[in-house]
Amino acid sequence: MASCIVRQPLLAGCRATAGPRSSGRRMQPVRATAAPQQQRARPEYVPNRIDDPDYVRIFDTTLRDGEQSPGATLTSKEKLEIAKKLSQLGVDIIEAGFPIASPDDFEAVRAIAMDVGNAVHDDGYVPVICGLSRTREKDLETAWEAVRHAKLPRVHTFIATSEIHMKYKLRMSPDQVIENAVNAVKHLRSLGCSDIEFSPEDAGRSEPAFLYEILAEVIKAGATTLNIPDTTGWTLPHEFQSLISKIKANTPGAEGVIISTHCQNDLGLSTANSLAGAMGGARQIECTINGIGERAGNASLEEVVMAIALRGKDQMGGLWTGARPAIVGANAFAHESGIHQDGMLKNRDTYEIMSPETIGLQRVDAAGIVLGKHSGRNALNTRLGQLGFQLPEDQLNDVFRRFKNLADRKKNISDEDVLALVNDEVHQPTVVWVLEGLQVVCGSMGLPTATAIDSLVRVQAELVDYSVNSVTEGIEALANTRVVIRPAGKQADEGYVASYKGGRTQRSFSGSGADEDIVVSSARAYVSALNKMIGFISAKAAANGATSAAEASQDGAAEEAVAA
Ligand SMILES: CC(=O)SCCNC(=O)CCNC(=O)[C@H](O)C(C)(C)COP(=O)(O)OP(=O)(O)OC[C@H]1O[C@@H](n2cnc3c(N)ncnc32)[C@H](O)[C@@H]1OP(=O)(O)O
Ligand SMILES: CC(C)C(=O)C(=O)O
Ligand SMILES: [Mg+2]
Repeated sequence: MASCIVRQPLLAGCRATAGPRSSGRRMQPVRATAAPQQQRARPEYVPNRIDDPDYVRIFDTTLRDGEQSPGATLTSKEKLEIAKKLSQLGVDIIEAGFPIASPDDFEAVRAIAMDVGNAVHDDGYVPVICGLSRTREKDLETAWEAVRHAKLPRVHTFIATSEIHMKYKLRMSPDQVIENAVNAVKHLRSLGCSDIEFSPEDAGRSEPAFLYEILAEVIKAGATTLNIPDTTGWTLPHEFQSLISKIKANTPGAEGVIISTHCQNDLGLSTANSLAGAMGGARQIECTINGIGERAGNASLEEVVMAIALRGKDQMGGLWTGARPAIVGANAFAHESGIHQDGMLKNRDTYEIMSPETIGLQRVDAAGIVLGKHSGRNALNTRLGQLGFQLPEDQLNDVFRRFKNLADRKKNISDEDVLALVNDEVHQPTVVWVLEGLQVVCGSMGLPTATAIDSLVRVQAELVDYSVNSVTEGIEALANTRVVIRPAGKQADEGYVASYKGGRTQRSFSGSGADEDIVVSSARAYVSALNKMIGFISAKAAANGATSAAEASQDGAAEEAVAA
């Protein structure tokens, strides 16, 4: 993706008036006819103030909202690389992730804060590094811990303010929502965070009077940026512009903070709405590279920046940019983020302003849930229920922890993965077989390793998934292999569960192994998965009074050994 970033290092925030077009460091002509550049220095960074009234901060959320687009999961290493490119581009703020979401996301934000957040450019510019957080204390503390080593750390906290979100998703009264928001901002202040962004989620569908009230309270508590999200992409440009100007006019204290926009693209209006917001007085725009983001995406950084740079003096009305695959795009009705999935499960109107059925589409899973790195317990538990499992809370928490670890490494979590996770939890491995050593002779003749193991342990398994990750770097890198298998041959009928997609899904079992040698790590992973499968089949056989698979497997091997 980094190669998609515009090659010219072209921006450093933008100015909303034309004339000396755009601002800041290393601005290049963007088209052949461009007027000669007159460089204007980037204003000094002060969280709640911009000394140049024309300057619009660019807040890039490719690594947070962008990553929420289904299948877009990035590893911490990839995030760090992209953050370096964003810093080269000169974006003012990098929202690096949602640190409570997973151990790897915490690590990504921390690494970006320590590296990119301390790499000061020759002209003194260094990007602000931001982490997202719910209003819960543990989230806030985790986010602060992740960003605090940056030169300019920021925490972005949010809570929903629309009636539908408060009633169905949060199950909180408006007063409780205000209390949560204020406490969150105060808590961040008490931790030492002085650059605090607050978002009233779903502001586009919230009562304006309630917005003025909650925003005034968070300003008093110490918020420095107020971001106004059009979370479901509902508003039209003139409505969004009017909302921003009314917030500026009616919120006590608004003159002392920065107002920001965050526009989703469900109706293809995210860029137009962001520009309208800037015309209404917003001085920060949240956007992503190529407009990637939750469902149909966000405002595209390239479009926003170039529109402001080229058309800043004009009225900008009628700039309707619909490049994102809104409505018909594959992700338009898919939800990968835990908080969205939780909302969808409680009430579908929380995150969808139209249903796929409206345009003649049908989806298998009523709530459009795609499991991945950003999913939460409620979504996982629902999928487990669809697959026929009801786990007690402690087991669910354990499966969830291992699910997050797996999702940090794997983009799409399939039903087989979920089944393997739950089977690993419910059917603790019996140590039937241990891999003591392995000798591999390469060539086109002879038995491959897995087949050799199968014939030794006398059970048949079918490989469902196989993945290898390099855990460390260099020629002595440790390979971490993960396999998922399911019973085959005589045992193929074992362990079917009803599937919510209709038909049946067979149970699967996972195993992992690490070694410097990829073949050895694969064999270890395979044996570990086999042990779980044999353990499960044995438990079933014991319940039916038959010879356990473990005994059968070991008897088989004994015969094999004698024969040998
Ligand atoms: C509009 C946006 O883009 S918001 C950002 C969305 N992004 C994500 O959700 C990606 C990362 N999310 C995750 O990894 C997980 O959802 C986590 C770790 C944050 C939370 O996981 P879990 O604790 O298992 O909760 P789950 O996701 O199932 O449900 C969300 C819970 O948070 C609550 N919640 C949602 N928003 C907020 C908020 N701003 N402040 C406090 N609580 C909130 C919901 O009401 C729900 O509570 P409940 O479980 O008591 O009903
Ligand atoms: C967290 C908030 C800003 C968000 O992404 C949204 O409301 O779309
Ligand atoms: Mg968003």
